[in-house]
Amino acid sequence: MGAVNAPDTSVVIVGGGPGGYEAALVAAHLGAKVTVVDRDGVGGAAVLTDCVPSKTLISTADFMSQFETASDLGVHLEDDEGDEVADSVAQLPAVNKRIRALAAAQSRDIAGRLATDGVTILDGTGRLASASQVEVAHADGSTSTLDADVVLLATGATPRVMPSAQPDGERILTWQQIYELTDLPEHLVVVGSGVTGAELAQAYLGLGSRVTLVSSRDRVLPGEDADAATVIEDVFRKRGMEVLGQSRMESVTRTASGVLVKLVDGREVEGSHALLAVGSVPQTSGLGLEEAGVRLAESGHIQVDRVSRTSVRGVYAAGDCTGVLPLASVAAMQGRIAMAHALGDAVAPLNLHSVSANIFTDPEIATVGYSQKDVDEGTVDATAVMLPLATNPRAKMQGITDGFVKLFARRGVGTVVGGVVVAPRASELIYPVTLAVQHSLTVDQLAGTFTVYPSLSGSIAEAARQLHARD
Ligand SMILES: Cc1cc2nc3c(=O)[nH]c(=O)nc-3n(C[C@H](O)[C@H](O)[C@H](O)COP(=O)(O)OP(=O)(O)OC[C@H]3O[C@@H](n4cnc5c(N)ncnc54)[C@H](O)[C@@H]3O)c2cc1C
Ligand SMILES: NC(=O)c1ccc[n+]([C@@H]2O[C@H](COP(=O)([O-])OP(=O)(O)OC[C@H]3O[C@@H](n4cnc5c(N)ncnc54)[C@H](O)[C@@H]3O)[C@@H](O)[C@H]2O)c1
Repeated sequence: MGAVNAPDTSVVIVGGGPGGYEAALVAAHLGAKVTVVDRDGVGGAAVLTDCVPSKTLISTADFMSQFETASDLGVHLEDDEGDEVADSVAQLPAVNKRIRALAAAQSRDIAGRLATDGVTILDGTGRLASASQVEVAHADGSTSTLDADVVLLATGATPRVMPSAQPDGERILTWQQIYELTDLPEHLVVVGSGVTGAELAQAYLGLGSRVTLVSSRDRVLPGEDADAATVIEDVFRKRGMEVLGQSRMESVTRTASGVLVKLVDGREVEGSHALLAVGSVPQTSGLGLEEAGVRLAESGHIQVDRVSRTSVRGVYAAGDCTGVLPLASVAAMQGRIAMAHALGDAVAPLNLHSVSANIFTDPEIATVGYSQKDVDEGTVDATAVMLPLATNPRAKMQGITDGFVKLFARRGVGTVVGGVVVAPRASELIYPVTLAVQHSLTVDQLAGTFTVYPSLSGSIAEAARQLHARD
């Protein structure tokens, strides 16, 4: 890049997750003197306990689930004697060892990149002493104080824990504790059917556990596209998961051989292990924020504007501690925007309507832009087309039966304003839709672009074509 906007500016970043480390790289490129203070390891929860480990686990589960559909494609799995192989088996210690090693390597790679770019990494717990000073408590009990022209708070979030369901790291687990398990849970009760609960419930089902999903709402993935959630819930049930709808957990306790999950309506579910996935809380207490005048929401999240400014001049915040949209990609973007703004580079405010996101279930659910809910509530004046994948020729060849493509286009002008793809590798298929949303392409432009025959992306072009016909 080579631009030196801020040669004498010192930037202190508290938290080394995607919000923090991406910001550090931008600030260093703009010429600032940058220090990242992190307590648990560069990469943050995203790399060490949340995003990276869960997606790595899901890669193994996905691989195994391919064996289940092998017979549909004419493949018979036999041992040396010609007997049918009953099942593939996950060796959990090996799976978890790979996951921990991969996360540690990713953390090291990021630390290496930061060091190469001249960023100082300081192990310790940071706290805002004033708007221009960060106090760091080190593991050996010593403290140091860093002067800062600009402070970025990127301290992330941590699993929500209820007094009546205390994790013990053995049988009652948060999603951050599962990678130490040495035996596959015989019967895992997953509490909470948000994205974390849904992804991990299906991962363990794929690995071979019996799984019961305790969902407090009418359907799983309550915050997501309703059509997509219905497909996923059907798939969960078809593959043998027990989904308990409208079931709020009251408590989780240990029994002699496992766990007992009591529901608010009096029902009880016994299992060998329980996984708690009931949301997160921001890590903002004890940071000296109130004293420094940094305004917090009632939820404890740091209030920020679209260029990541807090209520205190010179103090910015990014990522899960702000509660804007808890995604690694959004945390990183908020961090980059903060530094560009603070250090006088060109900056475009955060635009949540072009964020693409993916739920790594099987099939995956990828979304971008305005949602069906936005369309139904009139937030955007758009029409929708939904095409089931079952009629797509490539899907037929690959044995894909569940999934769809849905596009939303602004009425009259036909610009693409959002989309949903439910398919294997939907995370890759959503990209053309994201490009269309980001650059305000029309359905005609999307429909007029060649797709490979046969391909799943053919359904995206076909949906765009049908939206033209409707206008
Ligand atoms: C199970 C799971 C799976 C997910 N999968 C995805 C996914 O596939 N894709 C996606 O985009 N998002 C995913 N997310 C969301 C993503 O992990 C978060 O949005 C992301 O971690 C937020 O980054 P962050 O920088 O705000 O915080 P974090 O990644 O939480 O990093 C914050 C860092 O700050 C440190 N810290 C906290 N307080 C202090 C302090 N006082 N001093 C020093 N250091 C401190 C922490 O130790 C941590 O290292 C997932 C979340 C979960 C729970
Ligand atoms: N693939 C990804 O990108 C990915 C993966 C995981 C998480 N995330 C991010 O993290 C965010 C949070 O997701 P999450 O699933 O961790 O939390 P969440 O808050 O979205 O879901 C928690 C769920 O637990 C339920 N719940 C709460 N108390 C309960 C109880 N007592 N009994 C039963 N159910 C209860 C809630 O109703 C809610 O549906 C997501 O919105 C997403 O932005 C992203």
